[in-house]
Amino acid sequence: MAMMPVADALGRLLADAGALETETVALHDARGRVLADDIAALRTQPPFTASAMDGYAVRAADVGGTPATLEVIGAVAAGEVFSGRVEPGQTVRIFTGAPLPDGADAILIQEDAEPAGEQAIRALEPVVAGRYLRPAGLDFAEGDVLLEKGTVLDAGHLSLAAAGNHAGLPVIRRPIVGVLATGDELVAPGNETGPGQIVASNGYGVAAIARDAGAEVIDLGIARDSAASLEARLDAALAAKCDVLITLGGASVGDHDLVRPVFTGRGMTLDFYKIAMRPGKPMMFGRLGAMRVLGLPGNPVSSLVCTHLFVVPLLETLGGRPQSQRRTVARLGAPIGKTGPREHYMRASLERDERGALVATAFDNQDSSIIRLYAAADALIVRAPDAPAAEAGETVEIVVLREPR
Ligand SMILES: Nc1nc2c(c(=O)[nH]1)N[C@H]1C(S)=C(S)[C@@H](COP(=O)(O)OP(=O)(O)OC[C@H]3O[C@@H](n4cnc5c(N)ncnc54)[C@H](O)[C@@H]3O)O[C@H]1N2
Ligand code: MOO
Repeated sequence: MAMMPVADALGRLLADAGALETETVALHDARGRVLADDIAALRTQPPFTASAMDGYAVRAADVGGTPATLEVIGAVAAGEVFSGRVEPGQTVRIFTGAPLPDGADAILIQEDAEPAGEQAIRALEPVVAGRYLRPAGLDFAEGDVLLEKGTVLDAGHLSLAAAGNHAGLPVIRRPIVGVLATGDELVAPGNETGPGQIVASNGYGVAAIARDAGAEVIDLGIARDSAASLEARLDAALAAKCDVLITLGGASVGDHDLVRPVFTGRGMTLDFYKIAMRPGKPMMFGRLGAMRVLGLPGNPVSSLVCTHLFVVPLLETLGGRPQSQRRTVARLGAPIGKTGPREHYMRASLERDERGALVATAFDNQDSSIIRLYAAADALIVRAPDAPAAEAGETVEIVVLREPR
C-alpha cells in the first residue's frame, strides 16, 4: 500500500466525523464542557430595582436641598419586600440588594445621614434620582441569550447560567477513548523489568493529550503480541463503548505486528495504513462498527506526534470543540538537512528573539525512540517531503506544542 500524504489522511479521518450527541450535566460538572445549544435567561436579573448600598430609600426631590429631615417609616433588607409606600418627607431604611420601595427613587447612603430623634434622620448630602440603584434587568432580561452554542464553559459562563436559573446545561458528550498498549516487552511503570523488557510509556502521554482535547480516557492496559490477548482487549474496548480506540505499537510489518491483521479478522474495515510522515509512518485508521480505531506506531515519539496531528483534531471534532492546533512560522535557529520522502515533523526548542519573533531550533537527534527530546520539545518544525536543506534564519512552518515565555 502506497504511503498517503498527511493532509489526505487527516481529511479521511475527519471526513464523516461530527459532534457527538447531547447530554445534560449539573453546573458543577459543566466546567470545560462544550455547550450544545444557545442558553437563554429564564428570569430577569436583577428582577426588581435594587439598592446598591446600605442606607435610606428616599425621594430625591426631598433631599435636593440639604440638610433635610425625613421620617423613617420602616426597613427592608435583601430578601424582603416593603409593602408600604414612601410619601413626601418619608424614608425607609434599606440594605444592599433589597428591592426599592414604591415612591422612592434614590438611595441616600448611611454615611451621608445622621439620626434626628427616634424615627427620623437628617440627610447631610443632596441625592439625585437613580443614585445607587440597580434597575431591573441591568444584568439581563428573561429571554436574553446568555451563552451561545459551542461555548467552552468557564467560571464566568457557569455563574451566568446559574444566575439565569439553569441548574444544568446541555453539553456535547465527551468522546470515550480507549488507550491500549501492545507488546510482549512492555511492563507497566513501577514494576521490575525482566530481561528484554521495557517500561510502557507512550500511553501516559497519549492519554494526557487526549484528556486535554476533551476526551474521557479509559486505560485498556497492555495486550500481549498474541491474537487472543489483542482480541480480549478489543472486546473490552467495545464493551466500554469506546468512540475511539487507540492502539500503541504492533503497527509495522514484523512478525509480531498483529494489530491490523487481528482487528481486520474481527471485522474492522481498514480506511488507510501507512502515511508519508516521519515519525509515524505505519499509522492505521479503521472502523469496527461505530468505533474508530487508530493504530499508532510504537516508537514513543511516533505515538505522540501522531496523537497531536491526528487524534487531537478527531477528538475535538467529536467533542464539538474548536480546533486547538496552533500552526505558525518561525525562523530557524540552526541549519537543518534535507528531508526524505516523508513529511518530517522535527522536534525543536522554541524561543523569542529580542523583538519577540519566534525562533525554532531542531534537536540534532530526531530518532523516534528518544522520549527525553520529545519532552523537551516546544514545537515541531514541519518539513515537506524532499524539502532541501535550510539555513539558520530561514522561515519554517511550525506546530506549537508549548508557548515560549
Ligand atoms: N522492516 C521494517 N521495519 C520497520 C519499519 C518498516 O517500514 N520496515 N518501520 C519502522 C517505523 S518507521 C516504526 S515507527 C516502527 C513502528 O513499529 P510498530 O508500531 O510495530 O512498533 P513496535 O515494533 O511495537 O514498537 C516500536 C518500538 O517502540 C517500543 N514501544 C512500543 N510500545 C511502547 C509503549 N507503549 N511505550 C514505550 N515504548 C513502546 C517498542 O518496544 C519498540 O522499541 O517500526 C519500524 N520498523
Ligand atoms: O515513522 Mo517511524 O515513526 O519513523 O519511527
